[in-house]
Amino acid sequence: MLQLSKLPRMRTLASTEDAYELCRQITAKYAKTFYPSTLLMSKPKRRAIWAIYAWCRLTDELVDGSEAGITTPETLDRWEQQLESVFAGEPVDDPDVALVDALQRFSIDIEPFRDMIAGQRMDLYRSRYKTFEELHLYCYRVAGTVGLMSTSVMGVDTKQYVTPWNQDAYVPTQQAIALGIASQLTNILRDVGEDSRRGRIYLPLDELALFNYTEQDLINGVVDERWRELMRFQIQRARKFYREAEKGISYLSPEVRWPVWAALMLYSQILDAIEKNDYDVFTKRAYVPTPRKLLSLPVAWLRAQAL
Ligand SMILES: CC(C)=CCC/C(C)=C/CC/C(C)=C/CC/C(C)=C/[C@@H]1[C@@H](COP(=O)(O)OP(=O)(O)O)[C@]1(C)CC/C=C(\C)CC/C=C(\C)CCC=C(C)C
Ligand SMILES: Nc1ncnc2c1ncn2[C@@H]1O[C@H](COP(=O)(O)OP(=O)(O)OP(=O)(O)O)[C@@H](O)[C@H]1O
Ligand SMILES: [Mn+2]
Repeated sequence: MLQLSKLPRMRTLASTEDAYELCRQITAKYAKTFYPSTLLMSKPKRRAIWAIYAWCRLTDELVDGSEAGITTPETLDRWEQQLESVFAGEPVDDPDVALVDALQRFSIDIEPFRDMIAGQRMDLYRSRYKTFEELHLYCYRVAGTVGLMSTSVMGVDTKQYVTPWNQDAYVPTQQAIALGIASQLTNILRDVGEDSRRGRIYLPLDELALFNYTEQDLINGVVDERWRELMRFQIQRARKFYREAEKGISYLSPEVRWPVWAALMLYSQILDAIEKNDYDVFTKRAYVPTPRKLLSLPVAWLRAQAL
């Protein structure tokens, strides 16, 4: 019996160097906040983060990008098989070559990658979330997982033990997940208008009801006191997750604390921008102006030293 998978490849894959360069380019193009942060890391770590970013970006593009219309559950099944192959040391596409190399250098678990695909699957079949519990699961899957993947590359401070009698380093897993969730909630609040035009509402419906604000109001882009109160509530919750994340940074290896503080500060300031826009996320896109971003870097550095 002829096994297709045993046939020699029709195409040669990129070299490891070229594959990392491709992942760097993907990160530089899409991640206006994360890319500068990664430049503050050592070479092996930043290259591994680029490989992970490129994989996450490609996964997200399957359901969110320009070709999302042709994505079916089977597309994601194949993507998951490709993931298994990468973790078995067999790259399929050029960016996989970098990920395979990164997996050999760092101890990275496959589970968060599978969970992220499960999160993208949710986007295929659902466009509403009834409760925050449901939204929380979605946020863990598409973004909390990024925290887990990144932490295994960035590493922890080996001098901080779990307890004085247990010499294993403390791993700030919950705090890493919290940063992913905080960022995803921020992303959702910034993109409410854009998402509703695509037929998607991520804000929990029971919370809309709590503030007497209807789905139809949201679709019509109504900004009134009901909406502002609802947004204040959502922003407050996102900030709680940032605060939880902040507590974990000092457990990371010292050289990555600055980049992580930078990423946290830059992303969380989108919430401040939403407030400055008086909660109009329908006709305005909240963003952090470049001078503010630049000013955040030395502040992040100070926090990385002091906290
Ligand atoms: C150094 C650093 C910050 C590394 C993380 C870089 C990385 C691998 C990011 C992957 C992002 C990605 C493409 C995920 C796919 C799903 C998705 C789109 C999630 C949203 C990201 C925003 O991406 P983007 O802005 O490009 O999307 P839009 O164009 O706006 O649609 C998310 C909001 C998730 C982002 C996740 C994080 C910020 C988690 C980072 C967590 C850590 C680095 C752990 C830190 C550890 C502790 C203890 C706090
Ligand atoms: N300094 C700026 N001046 C003008 N527009 C900006 C600026 N920063 C961001 N924007 C607008 O906001 C959009 C998203 O910006 P950015 O990529 O920084 O956010 P993000 O996608 O959430 O971050 P990241 O990709 O790092 O996760 C940009 O495409 C642009 O339209
Ligand atoms: Mn982006």
